[in-house]
Amino acid sequence: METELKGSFIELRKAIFQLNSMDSSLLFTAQALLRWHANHQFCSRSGQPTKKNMAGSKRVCPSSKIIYYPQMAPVVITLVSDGVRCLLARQSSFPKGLYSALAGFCDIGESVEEAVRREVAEEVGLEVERLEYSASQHWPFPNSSLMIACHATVKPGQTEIQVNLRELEAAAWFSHDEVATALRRKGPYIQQENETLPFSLPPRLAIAHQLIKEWMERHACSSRLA
Ligand SMILES: NC(=O)c1ccc[n+]([C@@H]2O[C@H](COP(=O)([O-])OP(=O)(O)OC[C@H]3O[C@@H](n4cnc5c(N)ncnc54)[C@H](O)[C@@H]3O)[C@@H](O)[C@H]2O)c1
Repeated sequence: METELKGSFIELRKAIFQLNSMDSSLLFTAQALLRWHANHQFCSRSGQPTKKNMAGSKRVCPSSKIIYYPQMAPVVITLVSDGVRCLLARQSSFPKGLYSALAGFCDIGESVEEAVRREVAEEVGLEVERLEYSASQHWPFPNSSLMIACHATVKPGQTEIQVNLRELEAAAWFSHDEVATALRRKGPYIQQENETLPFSLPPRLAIAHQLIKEWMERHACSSRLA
């Protein structure tokens, strides 16, 4: 297994040098594939070792003939808005001061829309009125996830947050100005004297960052039209 992984790493390094740029999505894909191969060395039916095909896109059990393909777990990530503010939350495992959009794994049998409504209700006790798909992203954590990003709005007047403390450490509504200040900030967060709430946003490569920027641009457009 070690030789196989080493070979894959060398192939990956060559590919990156040929590309001439550190493309994060390529790195994410490579990392996810290497981890998947490392975790699928044996057939779950026969217990025999599985074999990787030349392209590294699947593994086959020579005994049971079962073909194993790499899998991804769908995760919904939602930026909730009340029309004026957006809702951001943090888990205790996040770096100090970091707030992000709400995320959660889709359950078996659930549609994306159902998963968004359930996650928002479970994590902050709010009812989604309208939701809109934005974009998606492959994310290598914790194994291999397909992040499905959406914007959601809650019913007007129904904005009282009930933080589920088993899932989140905190959640709050943030104004356009507060988010703009956090987006302008470069590097790690340093609390200012007049700031009561330590607040920073996910890095640029995370789809959460893209959702927040998109919400800001839409908000700026609607303010200009008003
Ligand atoms: N790219 C981004 O912008 C971004 C932003 C926020 C979160 N995320 C990712 O979204 C994922 C989900 O976020 P969360 O932690 O809030 O979700 P969550 O609230 O659903 O909780 C995670 C828990 O779900 C369980 N779970 C259910 N199905 C699982 C599966 N297929 N694989 C692993 N665990 C599973 C585990 O017990 C795990 O501890 C995380 O991996 C996180 O890295 C990405």
